[in-house]
Amino acid sequence: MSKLVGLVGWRGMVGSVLMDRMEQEKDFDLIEPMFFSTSNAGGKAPAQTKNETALQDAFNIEALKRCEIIITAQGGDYTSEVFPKLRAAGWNGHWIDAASTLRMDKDAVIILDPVNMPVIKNALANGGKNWIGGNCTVSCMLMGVGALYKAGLVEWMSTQTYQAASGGGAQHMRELLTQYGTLNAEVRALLDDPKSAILEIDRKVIAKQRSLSAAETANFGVPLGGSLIPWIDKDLGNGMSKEEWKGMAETNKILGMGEGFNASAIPVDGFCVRVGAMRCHSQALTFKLKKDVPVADLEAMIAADNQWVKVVPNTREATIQDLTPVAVTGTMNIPVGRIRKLAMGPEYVGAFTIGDQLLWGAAEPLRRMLRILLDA
Ligand SMILES: NC(=O)C1=CN([C@@H]2O[C@H](COP(=O)(O)OP(=O)(O)OC[C@H]3O[C@@H](n4cnc5c(N)ncnc54)[C@H](OP(=O)(O)O)[C@@H]3O)[C@@H](O)[C@H]2O)C=CC1
Ligand SMILES: N[C@@H](CC(=O)OP(=O)(O)O)C(=O)O
Repeated sequence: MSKLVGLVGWRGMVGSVLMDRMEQEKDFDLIEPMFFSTSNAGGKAPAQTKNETALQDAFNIEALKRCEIIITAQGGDYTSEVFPKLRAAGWNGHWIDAASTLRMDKDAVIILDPVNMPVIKNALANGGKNWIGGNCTVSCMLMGVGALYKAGLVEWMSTQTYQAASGGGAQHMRELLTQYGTLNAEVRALLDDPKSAILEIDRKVIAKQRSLSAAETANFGVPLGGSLIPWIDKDLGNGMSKEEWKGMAETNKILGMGEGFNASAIPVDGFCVRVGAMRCHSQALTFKLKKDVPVADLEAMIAADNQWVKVVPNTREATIQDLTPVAVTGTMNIPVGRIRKLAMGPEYVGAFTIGDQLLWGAAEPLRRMLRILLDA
C-alpha cells in the first residue's frame, strides 16, 4: 500500500514548484497524498489527490499524525508552531521541510543528496526523521562545485552572491517588476525620442527611485529595480548578515563536517547581495585550494560530479549565452563557468555559478528526499 504523505504549503511559490516537479517525476504515482491548508480546511484538494479529496486543517495534530511522511513548504512560522506539538504528541514520521527553522538542530540533516547522500544514509540508518532543505544559495553553490569539497581540495572559499528577488517570496518579485515598470513609465517619452539626452533620462530615473513611496518599497524596504541591496536576512550584530552566516554553517553541516563553526570547519565567507534578477541566485566564488591543480583537472572533476552541473567554457561568448539567470531560470541545470587561476597564486581559483533558487534551491531536494524514503 502507498505511504500516506502529507503536503503542507503546496500552493505557495516553493510549493507550486514542488508540485510541478512531483508531477513531472511521477512521484504522485507512488504515494497517497493528503493535502493540508492553513486557510481553507474542508476545501477541495488539488487534482493530484486520490482518496483524501478534502483539504485537511494544517494545524490539526491528529490529522497530521496519520501521515507517515510530511512535506512542508509552508514557512518557518508554521514549522515553529506545529512541529514541536506533533513530535510531543508522539508522531514518529518523517518531516521534510523547506524552512530554515530546524536546519541547525542536532537531529536534523540538511538534505542535498547529490552532494551528501552518505550523510543522509548514515542518518537514516541511525533513525533520523528530520530532513531539512538547505539555504538556496548554499545548495546551488554545492550542486555546482561540491566536487572540489568532496575531493578535500578546499582550504577556504569566499563567495559574493547576486541573489534574485524570489528569495524574499512572491511579493518581492512583484515589487521588483512594478518598480521596473514605474521607472520605465517615468522616462517613456524620452526613451521614445532617439534624440533625448541620456543624462536627462538618468536624472529622472534616480529622482523617481529616491521618491518611491513606502508602499512601492514595502517588501525590500528600499528600491531594488535599477539598484542592489548588499544585505540579506537578519543583522547578526557582528557585521555579518544571517545569509552570510549560513554560507559556512550550512556548507559544513551538509558535508558532514560538523555543526558549522567548529575548529575543523572549512572557512566560507563573503557578501550576499540582492539584485534585480527574478529567481536565479548567482555567485562569484574564490577558492584557496590546498594544492595547485590544473584548471582542466578542476573542470573535469566539476563536470563529472553530477548530471546537472555543466561546465561553461571560460570564453566571452559561452559565458554570456550560458551563464546568466535568463539562461538558467526554470531549468535544473547548474552551470559553472569563469573557472580560472587568479593572480594571487596557483592555488587561488575563481569560478561563477548559477542555480534556480526555487528548484535546486528549495523544491528539488525535498522531493528527492521523499524518493529516498520511499526507496528505503
Ligand atoms: N521563497 C524562497 O525562495 C524560499 C522559501 N523557502 C521556505 O519556504 C517557505 C514558503 O515560501 P514561499 O513559497 O515563497 O511562500 P508563499 O507565501 O508563496 O506561500 C506560503 C503559503 O501562503 C499561503 N498563501 C496565502 N495566500 C496565497 C496565495 N495567494 N497564493 C499562494 N499561497 C498563498 C499558502 O498557504 P495555505 O494554502 O495554507 O493558505 C502557502 O502555502 C518560506 O517561508 C521559507 O521557509 C525556502 C527556500 C527558498
Ligand atoms: N534567504 C534566501 C531565501 C530563503 O528562504 O533562505 P532560507 O531558506 O535560508 O531562509 C534569500 O533571500 O534569497
